[in-house]
Amino acid sequence: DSGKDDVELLPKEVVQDVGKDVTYICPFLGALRGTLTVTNYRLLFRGINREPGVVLDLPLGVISRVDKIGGASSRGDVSYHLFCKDMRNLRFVHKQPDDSLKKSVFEVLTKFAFPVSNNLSLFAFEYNQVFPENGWKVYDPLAEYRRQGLPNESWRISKVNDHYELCDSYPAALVVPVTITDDELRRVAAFRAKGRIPVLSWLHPESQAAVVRCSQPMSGVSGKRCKEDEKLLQAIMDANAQSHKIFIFDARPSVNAAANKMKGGGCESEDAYQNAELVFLDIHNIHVMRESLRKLKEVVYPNIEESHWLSNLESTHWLEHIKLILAGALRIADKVESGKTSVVVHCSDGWDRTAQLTSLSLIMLDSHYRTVTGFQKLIEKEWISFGHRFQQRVGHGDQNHTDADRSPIFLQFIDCVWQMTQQFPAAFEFNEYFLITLLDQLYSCLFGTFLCNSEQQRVKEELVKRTVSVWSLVNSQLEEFVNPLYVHYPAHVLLPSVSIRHLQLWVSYYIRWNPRMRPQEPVHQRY
Ligand SMILES: CCCC(=O)OC[C@@H](COP(=O)(O)O[C@@H]1[C@H](O)[C@H](OP(=O)(O)O)[C@@H](O)[C@H](O)[C@H]1O)OC(=O)CCC
Repeated sequence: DSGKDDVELLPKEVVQDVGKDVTYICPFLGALRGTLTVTNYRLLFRGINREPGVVLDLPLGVISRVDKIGGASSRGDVSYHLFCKDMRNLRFVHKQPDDSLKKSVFEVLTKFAFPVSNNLSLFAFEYNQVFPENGWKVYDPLAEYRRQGLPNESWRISKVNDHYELCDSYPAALVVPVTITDDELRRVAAFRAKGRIPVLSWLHPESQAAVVRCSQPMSGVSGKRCKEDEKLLQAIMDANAQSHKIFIFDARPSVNAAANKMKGGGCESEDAYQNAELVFLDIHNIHVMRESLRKLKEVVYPNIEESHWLSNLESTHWLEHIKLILAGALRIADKVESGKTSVVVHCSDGWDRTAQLTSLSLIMLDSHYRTVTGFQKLIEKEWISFGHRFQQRVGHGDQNHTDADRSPIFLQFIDCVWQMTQQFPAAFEFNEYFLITLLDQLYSCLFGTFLCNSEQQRVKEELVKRTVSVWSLVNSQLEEFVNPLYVHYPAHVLLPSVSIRHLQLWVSYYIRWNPRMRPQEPVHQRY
């Protein structure tokens, strides 16, 4: 018996195929014969002749690529190489079924691993588990703005994007200075990349200094200007009585900002924005980050070469990128807190590096975002509602693993949060298992939270009605995810050290699939 019946399946999870006599080539234990069970959500492998059996139990959404080797010519052995998004690869060998009419279990696996490429729906649209709490209720934009004391005499909530007609990648609710009309906002939208105009992310409760986000100005090589955009930035500065300056933090290396001019983009010139100071934060683009993670995976899986570990790690530049992102967020937080100065944060499109910088600086500035539900609201606001392209960056259910738009931007953000939990072990209400669970559910396609690319698409797909929120799972078993050391200091601003010697590789995430070094301990894969 395949032993599948001792695994309780999720609601609407259906076994699609069972492959007997499959061999899993475990990189640490060697070849293990067993049974492979494929459902519409996950793959299960049970070793038959080892106690305790090696158990593989992983969501098909984690698989990014399936390579089939052999089969046509060779006698009967076909090997399959599964590359995963969570830093591991799985290798199987399977006898070619003698009657060639029978589809291999791996063909069924491939079909359900890439539902989008096979005209099937993601499992998230089948899964209908009812949880005690409905996670879709966690975030309400107006309630969050009310918590920040908004609207007020300087800031209003505009309806200009109510049906996403101003900017289809922005949320419907936008907070802007009261002195700017919706018509002027429309002109600003024509001047900012993809219509992603400067809008408020967060307001300092005492100083009224603001964190504002947007995309790059479309100034181009000719240095085009837009008087409404200049008026808007001036109004942002005027809304803060404490300061007669604003800082524009451009996340990019200045050479990239210049290169963007060729495609009509660019950055704010200081003669057009008199009271603004422009700072470049040198964070590289999505292509550099994708390549950095690829190199990191090469040096951590399946084996770690002891003799060159530190130089191999350095050559990936992963920690250098983490440092630049954290250092950028720290400069923003310090300018708002100590400088009592309003800041405008942007990059090229304003949905990758900008999301990383605003959310990390808000975690430093506002202890609410360090609580479990506060953190959930932060992700819903700065990542999901502001149009970070989760579908495109992760490639949910899509077999095109070479897509150049994929990139580990959200993983980098969670890694930066983890770095701060290490430096401030009592400052966060949630624990490391919470962060790892979030990353696992980013790939699993079990929940609707990380699907689609924008609020407009999520509304169109009716995710709230048709899928379960990941926060339903989290908030129904909080005891698993809370940090026992947590102490709530409401006014505590975190200023992490960002020197590389204080940053660490997040070993329990990036190197969790390697065996404990002690051979006698059985290898229990958690999934
Ligand atoms: C010669 C023609 C010029 C040209 O191609 O402009 C295009 C730029 C692309 O701009 P970059 O900023 O280098 O790269 C962009 C950013 O990573 C952006 O994320 P974010 O939201 O963080 O901004 C992504 O959404 C874009 O898909 C990506 O293209 O490419 C460069 O500037 C590469 C320079 C090394």
